[in-house]
Amino acid sequence: MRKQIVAGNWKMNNDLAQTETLIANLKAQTKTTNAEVMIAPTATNLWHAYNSTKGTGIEVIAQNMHFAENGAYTGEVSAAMLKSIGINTVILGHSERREYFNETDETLAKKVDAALAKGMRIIFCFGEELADRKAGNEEAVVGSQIKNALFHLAAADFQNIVLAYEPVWAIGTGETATADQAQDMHAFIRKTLADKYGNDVADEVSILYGGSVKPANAEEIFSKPDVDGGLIGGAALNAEDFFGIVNAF
Ligand SMILES: O=C[C@H](O)COP(=O)(O)O
Repeated sequence: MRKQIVAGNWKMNNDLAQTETLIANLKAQTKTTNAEVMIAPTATNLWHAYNSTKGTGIEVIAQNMHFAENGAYTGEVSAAMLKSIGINTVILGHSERREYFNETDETLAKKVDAALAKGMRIIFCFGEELADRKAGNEEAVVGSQIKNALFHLAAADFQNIVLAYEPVWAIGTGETATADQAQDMHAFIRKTLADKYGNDVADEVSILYGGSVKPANAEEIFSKPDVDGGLIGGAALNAEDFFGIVNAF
């Protein structure tokens, strides 16, 4: 049975005081589904968030990491450093990292390897831009993003990989992919995995949808057979909205 996951990516939002407030508000919410709940605060607040969510069932995860173990990489954080403060899951390949920080399939493959080598779980993000979809190239783009960054892995590595399909045109725009568009792409992603690794692997990998998910549209999106949860941006900054999505399964 695939895991259902709702992960909140706070992006570069919330200082320490705001992090404390949002976590207090999250703790006041009630979960009525089996979905795993994760939050990804900024690096400066990971330690605080980790400590203040202990025992709540909310997993604190990182938004990014470097592929090197340590060394002369000013401003970066390694998998070992994340592990040392109790963080076991990292988001990699978010489109904002690809666009603003020049992350490529090649550097992402190295990050994937570094995270797996430390036993971390990865939420690996990818998705096409609007021009790709208009040209009918969305499957080709998504397929190559997956193959280039992940297809050097062994089948067993996918036990620690969650995929997140985030069409770039739907991120923070208010424009959501329709539930059918999400399902079609998720089915394509699962087939891509099955063609390479077989159905047993493909059927076990959770595939999240991200892009303007809100309480009002989550239920329809999550009702699709190949959608196993969501990676939530804006709506994750409000505890009620976030749990409205968590409880939409
Ligand atoms: O990581 C989250 C995604 O970028 C979605 O962001 P959004 O929910 O604000 O569209």
